[in-house]
Amino acid sequence: MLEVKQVSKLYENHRGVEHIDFSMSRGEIVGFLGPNGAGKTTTMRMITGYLNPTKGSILIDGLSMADHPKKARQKIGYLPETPPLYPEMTVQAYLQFIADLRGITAREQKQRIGEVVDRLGLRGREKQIIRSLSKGYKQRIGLAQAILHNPDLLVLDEPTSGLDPKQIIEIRQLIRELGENHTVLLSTHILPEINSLCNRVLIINQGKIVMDGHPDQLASSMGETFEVKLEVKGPRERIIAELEALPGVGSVKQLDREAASVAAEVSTLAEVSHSAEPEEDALPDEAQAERPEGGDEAERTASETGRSAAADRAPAETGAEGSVKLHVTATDRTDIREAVFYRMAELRYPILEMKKESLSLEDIFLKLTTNEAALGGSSDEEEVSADA
Ligand SMILES: Nc1ncnc2c1ncn2[C@@H]1O[C@H](COP(=O)(O)OP(=O)(O)OP(=O)(O)O)[C@@H](O)[C@H]1O
Repeated sequence: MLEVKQVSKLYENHRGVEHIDFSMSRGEIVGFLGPNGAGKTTTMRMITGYLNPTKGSILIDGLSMADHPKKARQKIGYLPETPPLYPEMTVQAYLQFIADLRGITAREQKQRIGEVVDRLGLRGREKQIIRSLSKGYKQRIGLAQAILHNPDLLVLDEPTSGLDPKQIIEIRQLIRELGENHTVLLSTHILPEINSLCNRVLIINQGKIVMDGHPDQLASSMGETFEVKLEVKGPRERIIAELEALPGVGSVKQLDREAASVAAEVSTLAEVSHSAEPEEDALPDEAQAERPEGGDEAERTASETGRSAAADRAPAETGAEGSVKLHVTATDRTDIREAVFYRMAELRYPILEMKKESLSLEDIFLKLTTNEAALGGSSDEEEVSADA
C-alpha cells in the first residue's frame, strides 16, 4: 500500500529526516511516534505529496509520488495537525468545496457528502458556520475532508491534539472505525493512543526510525530478558530455591520485604523447634533421598531432582504461612511461565498471581529517545519557529 524508500529531507542546510525506510500493508493502523522535532510532520508531508524529498522515493499502491503526484494523492486522505478549514463557510459548503477540488462529480457529491456527514457524526450540523463549532467538531470536519474521496490511505497528523478528554475518546473511536476500511498512518506523542488504536508502531527520533514493531513486541525486540511477577503461597526460602534451580531462570528477587521478614521469623522458629530432632535437614541430597519416610511429596521431588541444600531445608519450614511476592528474571527471552507453573504445582505451592512483566511503551520510548531528545529538542523548536 505504502512504500517509503530511503527518504531524506534537508531543509536548506538543516536535516529534517534521514533515510526513512518503511512500508505499510493494506488494513494496518500504524502509530508514528516521536518527540517534538523528530520528523513526523516532515515525513507525513512527503508521503502526502506536500513536500518533496531531497532523496529517496515514495510509492502509493505502486504509484510514484514524484512521477504521478495527482494520481498518487488521489489515494491519500490527509489530516494535517491544524485542519485546513475555512471558518466562515458552513459545513455543507466546505465539504462541497473540497468535493469540487477532489473532482467528485456533482451527482456523486450528494451521496458522498451524506455518507461522511453520517459517518463522522455531523448530521444536523451541516448548516452551521464552522467557526461556531467546537474543536472536536472541527476535527470531525477535518477527518470528513480527508475521507471524502474515499482514499485507501489515511495520514493523520496528531488527530487528537488539543481536544478535551471526551472529544479524544470520540475521535479515537472514529479513527478505529475508519481503520476498518482504510490503511491509517497516525502521528502522535500520546502513548496510550498507540496502545488503544495501533497494531504497529514506528518510533522516530532525530530524523531516523529507531523502532518498528507491534506495540507488545517492542520490549522483546529490544533484547530484554523475559520477566515474571509472581505471588506464591508457601515457604519463602524453598520457593526461591526451587525457582532459582529451574532451567532458564536467571534470578529471583523478593518483592515484599515485609512478608520476607515475617517468613524469616517463622523459618527461624521452625528451625528452633526442630533443633532437638536429628539434623536430617543438613544431610546431603543422596542421603535425604534414602530416608525411609522422606516427608511430603514435595520434599521427595526436590531430593530426586538434586535440589540445593537450601531447597531441601525447606520442608522444615512448613509452618511458614502466607504468600511471597517475587520477581523472576529468565536468562534470556524464553517464556518461563509454564516451567514455573508446573514446578510450583508439583510442589503444591499455589500460584496466586503470575504476570509477564515487560517494558511499557513509555519505558521503551524514553529509552530510545530521552538522551538525544534532550540534546536536540529545544534548538529544533527554535529553528522551526524561525523558519515558519
Ligand atoms: N520548514 C522548515 N524549515 C526548516 N526546518 C524545518 C522545517 N520544518 C521542520 N523543520 C525541522 O525538521 C525537523 C523535523 O521537524 P518536524 O516538524 O517534522 O517534527 P515533528 O516530529 O513533526 O515535531 P512536532 O511533534 O513538534 O510536530 C526539526 O528539526 C525541525 O526543526
